[in-house]
Amino acid sequence: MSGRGEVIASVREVSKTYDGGRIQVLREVSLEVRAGEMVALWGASGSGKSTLLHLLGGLDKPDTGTMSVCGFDPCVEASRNTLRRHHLGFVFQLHNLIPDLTVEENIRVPALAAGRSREDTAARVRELAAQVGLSHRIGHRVQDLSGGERQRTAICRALMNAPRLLLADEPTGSLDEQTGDAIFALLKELAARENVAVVLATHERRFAEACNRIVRVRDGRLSEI
Ligand SMILES: Nc1ncnc2c1ncn2[C@@H]1O[C@H](COP(=O)(O)OP(=O)(O)OP(=O)(O)O)[C@@H](O)[C@H]1O
Repeated sequence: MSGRGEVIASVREVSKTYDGGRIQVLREVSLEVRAGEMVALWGASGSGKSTLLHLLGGLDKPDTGTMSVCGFDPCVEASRNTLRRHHLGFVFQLHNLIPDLTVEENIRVPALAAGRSREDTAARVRELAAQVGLSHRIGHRVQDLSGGERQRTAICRALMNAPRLLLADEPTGSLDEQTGDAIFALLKELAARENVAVVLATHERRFAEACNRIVRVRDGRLSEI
């Protein structure tokens, strides 16, 4: 179990361009994220927030610089697979759930990918669903749920394998203000309860201010505010 204060993710002098170098998104940025903290990446549309999350999650590679996430290098394929299966959770704006599977089945997907059985995971699935107020919907198909219920399901799925780092990309972006506030509060509460570090991309100041740290993303640079 990781104690508070341990470095969970470190990014050193990372640069990222697209389109053969024509679009420079990140310029030698560095960042450390510690256990249990919730860090907001706050910046305008197109500033590079998603790009940084994708690099941390091994969904894309930097041009230069180094990274360590939960002791693994996300740029190395074998490490990346271990990281994704066991140590990372993702919540995206458009939740990427499987619509014709039930809430329960969607929450269980990462556990099955990590080689665990249905029996082994049943209690955890129920516990997570209860924590987000979805016990009564657990057998319903995701396609029949509201946007807020879908995002609650996505949060449970992201936490299923008890990750050490949760990457959240505008997790409230597709929701109305009231539902967005409720989902953000839930994410914060669960992350604290499970001692998961969170890196959350947002362009909304009020969500950034509710995190432990705000890292501004602008002109390819990061600055702590
Ligand atoms: N695969 C890609 N190919 C080319 N350009 C890209 C690619 N991905 C992102 N970009 C560009 O990189 C820049 C940063 O994009 P990114 O998605 O990281 O920004 P963001 O801060 O997350 O924006 P938003 O808040 O709108 O999601 C943008 O100009 C975007 O168009």
